[in-house]
Amino acid sequence: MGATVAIAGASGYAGGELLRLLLAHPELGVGTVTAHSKAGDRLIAHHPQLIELADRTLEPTTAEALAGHDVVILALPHGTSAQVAAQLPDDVLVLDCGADHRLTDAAAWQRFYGTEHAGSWPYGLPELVRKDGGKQRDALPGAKRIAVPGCNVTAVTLALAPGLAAGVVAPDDIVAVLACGTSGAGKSLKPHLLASEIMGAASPYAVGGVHRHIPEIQQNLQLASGGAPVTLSFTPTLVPMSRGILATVTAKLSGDAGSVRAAWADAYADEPFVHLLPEGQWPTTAAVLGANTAHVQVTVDEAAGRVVAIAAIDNLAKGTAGAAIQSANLALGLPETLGLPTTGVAP
Ligand SMILES: NC(=O)C1=CN([C@@H]2O[C@H](COP(=O)(O)OP(=O)(O)OC[C@H]3O[C@@H](n4cnc5c(N)ncnc54)[C@H](OP(=O)(O)O)[C@@H]3O)[C@@H](O)[C@H]2O)C=CC1
Ligand SMILES: CC(=O)N[C@@H](CCC(=O)OP(=O)(O)O)C(=O)O
Repeated sequence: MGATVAIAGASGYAGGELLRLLLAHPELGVGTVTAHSKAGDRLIAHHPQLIELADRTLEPTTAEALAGHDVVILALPHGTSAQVAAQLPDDVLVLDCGADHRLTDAAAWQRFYGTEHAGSWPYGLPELVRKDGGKQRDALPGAKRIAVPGCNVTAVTLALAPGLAAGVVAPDDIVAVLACGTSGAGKSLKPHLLASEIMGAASPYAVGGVHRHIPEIQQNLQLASGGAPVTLSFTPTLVPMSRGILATVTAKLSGDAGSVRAAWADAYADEPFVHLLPEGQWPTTAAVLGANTAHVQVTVDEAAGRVVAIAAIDNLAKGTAGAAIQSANLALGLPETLGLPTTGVAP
């Protein structure tokens, strides 16, 4: 086994998924697992799926408990992860699944999160395509700090970025609507997540330009469009499934409708985890469950003059834990795909 990985926030959903994926990784081993209110409990009491870790106990989340590992992955609430990260040595690879280090614009952070900005780290979405043809993965080899993207952000970004980079869609009128599963909201008790509220209902939330993922999506799409300002309307809807995100993104066609599909095909031709589906086949969340895979499709709505791009991901896999491990592979100089599943578990 190559490197050892400590997981902070191991009792939560992202922590559990990180551990599931690490158990199948040939070069990364599971080190200390920490929690907060559940510290002292057996890990398996909160993650019965992790039978191979049945002997592990959750430790309190302290810098001391996280010391002595090659890699630390923080699956903690916003704010907490920045506090913990600040106590970790510079030579340890730290990946933050929370939002604290994703935004480069401190004013945008202040506006959407209302706290002091902790600063920005290299952003862990390797497939994010730039206008100049480069990709975000170029920033990751050798990095010691990586900000793992928000799950909704990954879905919307992967859906539309190729069109902006190729100039076949305009950046000034982007509309993204998204269906997402309940595990995206974390494991802590919240009244709107009670089974009786969720079952049989689709419930929009953070409507009207207030979702905190808006500046992060804009940051990514602006990179793809070569710096042009991005205008985005974003509306998520909670649907009764535990995992999965389906993002439908539309933008004005700018240029030749005939060159739209090629923009996506070129951007994702060599990507191991992002797949443009055969024409006429649409992404579904079931097809990517448990996999570090994004399925994407694109078409032109000629009558509306708009491009329609759809992406499906598993919020806990490609949306968080898989993304973290993919970026860790790159940072450590391992093959990018090592240990990561690409096949979903549908139906
Ligand atoms: N769920 C998802 O799909 C995604 C999550 N993320 C991000 O990943 C991070 C973890 O999310 P998720 O696993 O869903 O959340 P959960 O609520 O499921 O888990 C949160 C974890 O953080 C611990 N924790 C809570 N408060 C504190 C504290 N004050 N100090 C130390 N540890 C604390 C909890 O410990 P305990 O249980 O012991 O109290 C638990 O282990 C968040 O930043 C989230 O935004 C990012 C993308 C997608
Ligand atoms: C269903 C649900 O509530 N989903 C969450 C996704 C959280 C996420 O992606 O994580 P970060 O908070 O780390 O950005 C939301 O939309 O806020």
